[in-house]
Amino acid sequence: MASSGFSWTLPDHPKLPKGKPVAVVVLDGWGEANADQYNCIHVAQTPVMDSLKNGAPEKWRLVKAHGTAVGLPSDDDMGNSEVGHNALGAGRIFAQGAKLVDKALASGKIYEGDGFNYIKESFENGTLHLIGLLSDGGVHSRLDQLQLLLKGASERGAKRIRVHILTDGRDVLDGSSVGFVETLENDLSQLREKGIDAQIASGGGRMYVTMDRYENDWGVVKRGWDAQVLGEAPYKFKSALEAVKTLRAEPKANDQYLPPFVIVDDSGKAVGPVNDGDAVVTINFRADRMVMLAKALEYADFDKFDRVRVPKIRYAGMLQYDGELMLPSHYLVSPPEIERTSGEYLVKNGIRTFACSETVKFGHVTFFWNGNRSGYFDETKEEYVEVPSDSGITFNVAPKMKALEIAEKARDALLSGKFDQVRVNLPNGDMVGHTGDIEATVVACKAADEAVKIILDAVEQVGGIYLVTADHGNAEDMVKRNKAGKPLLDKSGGIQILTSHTLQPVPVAIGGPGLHPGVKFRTDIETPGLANVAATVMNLHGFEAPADYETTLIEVADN
Ligand SMILES: O=C(O)[C@H](O)COP(=O)(O)O
Ligand SMILES: [Mn+2]
Ligand SMILES: [Mn+2]
Repeated sequence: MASSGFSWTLPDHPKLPKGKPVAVVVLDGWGEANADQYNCIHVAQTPVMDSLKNGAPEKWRLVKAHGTAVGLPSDDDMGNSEVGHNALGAGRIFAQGAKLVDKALASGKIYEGDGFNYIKESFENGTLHLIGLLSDGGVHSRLDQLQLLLKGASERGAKRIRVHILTDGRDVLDGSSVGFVETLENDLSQLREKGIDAQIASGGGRMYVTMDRYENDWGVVKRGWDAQVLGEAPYKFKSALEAVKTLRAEPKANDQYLPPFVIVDDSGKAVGPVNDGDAVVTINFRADRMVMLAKALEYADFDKFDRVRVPKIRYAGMLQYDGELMLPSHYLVSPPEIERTSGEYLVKNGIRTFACSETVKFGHVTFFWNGNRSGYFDETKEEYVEVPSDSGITFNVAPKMKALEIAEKARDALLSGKFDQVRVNLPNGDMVGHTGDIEATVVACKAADEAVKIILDAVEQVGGIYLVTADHGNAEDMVKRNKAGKPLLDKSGGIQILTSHTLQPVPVAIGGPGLHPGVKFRTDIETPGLANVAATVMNLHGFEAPADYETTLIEVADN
């Protein structure tokens, strides 16, 4: 912040001491919901989380983790890791990518910016390729935004358009890919009626093609590159609808894991490889699962896989995905400017920080927590540790994931005396919840609870403080419900499994021997959300939060 008189120095909290180690535990995908058989947290044995809830009513509460409370367009939007960790770390609510893209499309400003003008240069002689997640999940992308962009780009001179789809089934129901492809095909045929050569060119399931994250498995991105850029894939079809329907019929195939395919013409030639002179837009607004492809598309020096052919293209992201790396350098909509995060303040006020998760959530407690910024603020005071995730598996086959290892790293960091804040993300409830496997999700929740125990025991040993929370719901509700809350059945009478996040609130629990005995949750904040946690954590470290942060959740009684 450039305004005069600005200082990074945080005022001392009038009542709370400094010097107590604080453990901040984020249970990914751990919401609060009615107790029934589809609530895996309820079904699982979770004695530690239960004791936090039932043991100290003034030190356990719920906060909002979805919708406008985390900067999403409406309260119908479920929470997600990006917006959840942004809010937890930044202590304020920023209009998020989904909302910023909506606004830029509605006002038409998206077409006036540098990013669009840059790709537009290719419209005369080249093809416009749009690559991204095809669903209305609103977590990484949204179908209606793609539809508007298709319309807007074609009205502004794009003559040849190729869409490279990634089917979802993770932020939306499995099987919904068919309907989304039909909708898109319909839009593209309307464009064709107007003389625009517009087609779907390739596709694949998001978890198997393109949308890996935090460099867990570059093979995923390579499969996408081969189909999208080179026009090569193991499956070839005349239409995307046929592709999705046929590939879904394979045993065990689902939307998340469809194999890569390309669409071919009558002579068997791929209809949409990327060539010199083309423009490419990655239509996802969320960063984590687009950064790897962005690197492959943008970097001249790239050694993560053999790209075989590197076309000279104009590439823009829907947003800039990494502000520190300035990646990509061209983008259609400016990302939220999340500055002065709690992590940066605390490090600048001497708080030595340790952050840890396994690969699939590592960037959540670092990159997202720090306002979509990679790297350290001060490497002399911070240590970020990544426990390697399993790769190439769906997490229902190993639902304990690396919870134990993460907890042990956190324990060791606390016991070492080298850190003032030890922050972790425990991925189990979320990553296994997304598989839709209820039994495995129960095992996952138990494992996460056991990990919390290890960390809280260490907090006990060092006389510290803990704050346990979550970024959004997932494992607490595994079934699609009607408005009355009753499970919805499919045509064959089975329940419709919910693989996505939920709209549920999440718990915040505080405690530990280092917690001042007078600390309790305030009852005067009307609808607190995840953004209230940052000020709370700053207080637990003995500081007042900056004035523009969402207010703290705690007060300190004098006795
Ligand atoms: O990317 C994913 O895995 C899902 O779309 C969202 O899950 P997350 O927000 O918990 O990462
Ligand atoms: Mn999450
Ligand atoms: Mn998730």
